[in-house]
Amino acid sequence: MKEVSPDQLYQLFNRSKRNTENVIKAAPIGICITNPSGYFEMVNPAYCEFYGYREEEILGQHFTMVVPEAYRARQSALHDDFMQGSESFEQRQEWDVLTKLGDVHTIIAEAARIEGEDGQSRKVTFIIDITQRKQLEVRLKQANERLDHLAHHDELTELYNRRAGLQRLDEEIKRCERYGSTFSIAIYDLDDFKAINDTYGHSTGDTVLQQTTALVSKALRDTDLHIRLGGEEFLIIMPGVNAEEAHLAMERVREAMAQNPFTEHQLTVTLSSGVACYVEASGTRLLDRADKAMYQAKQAGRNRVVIASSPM
Ligand SMILES: Nc1nc2c(ncn2[C@@H]2O[C@H](COP(=O)(O)OP(=O)(O)OP(=O)(O)O)[C@@H](O)[C@H]2O)c(=O)[nH]1
Repeated sequence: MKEVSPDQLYQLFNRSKRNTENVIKAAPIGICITNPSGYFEMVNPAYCEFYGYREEEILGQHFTMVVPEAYRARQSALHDDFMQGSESFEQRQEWDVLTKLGDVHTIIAEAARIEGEDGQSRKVTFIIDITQRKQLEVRLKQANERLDHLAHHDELTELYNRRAGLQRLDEEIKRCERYGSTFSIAIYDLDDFKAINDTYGHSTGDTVLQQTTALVSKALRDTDLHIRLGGEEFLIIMPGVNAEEAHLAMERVREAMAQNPFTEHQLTVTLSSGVACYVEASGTRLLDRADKAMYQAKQAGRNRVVIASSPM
């Protein structure tokens, strides 16, 4: 084997050290080294660029300069634990950090403990900026929540839509079958609504629908469910309420409607309603009975509430 002189060994060591330093400098991710007390000893250009500091502004400072105030104590304690603990690798963790401009970014940090030239421990931390990914995740979550909302709600009135409403009706029937309780439903439909659209335009018609649902919801109990079945037809589910009580409630709603001036045109808008009480019927049969009663209300001259006859 060829002999290596101390001089050559020294050169080899220096070359290897330079190579390592160059790799760290060129690394596309931020890297820093902190001493046992948490003060920066080395930061690479990617680290400086990410935080917006020059190297000389960071070196010698405590690492909490890039930690938002609220997390500083916790982060310092974690740093101390890591420097004194037995684990030589820190788990990947997500942190919110603070740049020189005061922007909060989210990073993934991973750290390892190494030995410094003085034999003391150092912490080397690698950071990856995931702010954009985080923001995308938040926007995706909001979009999903909106989609979920739209899947169950009507966009114009924000009430439950037909599909969600009929599901609630089935659930209410199951509850009554199980606990022997009761409930009523009311279907209501605006009278001569087509004339409003034809005379004042569709957008006035839309406003009437929005004002109607707000007014009716206000007149109902918190436990009642208000659903837009479609067009100008709505369903109300009233848990624990018998037919007479539901009739009274709908009379109150009918009167409130008839007395309310709608839109800037001060329109009088009335509704006709059919009420049916649950008596071991299917959701469809219950709806049919309420629908027939509403039809009778229309036939009898509109602006009235009719209770459905009991099923045979
Ligand atoms: N502006 C607006 N109009 C709607 C909407 N959905 C349905 N309509 C209108 O509601 C009207 C319903 O008309 P009809 O079914 O003839 O009922 P009506 O005029 O209320 O008459 P009766 O129910 O018999 O008293 C139609 O002109 C539909 O175009 C909506 O979301 N916005």
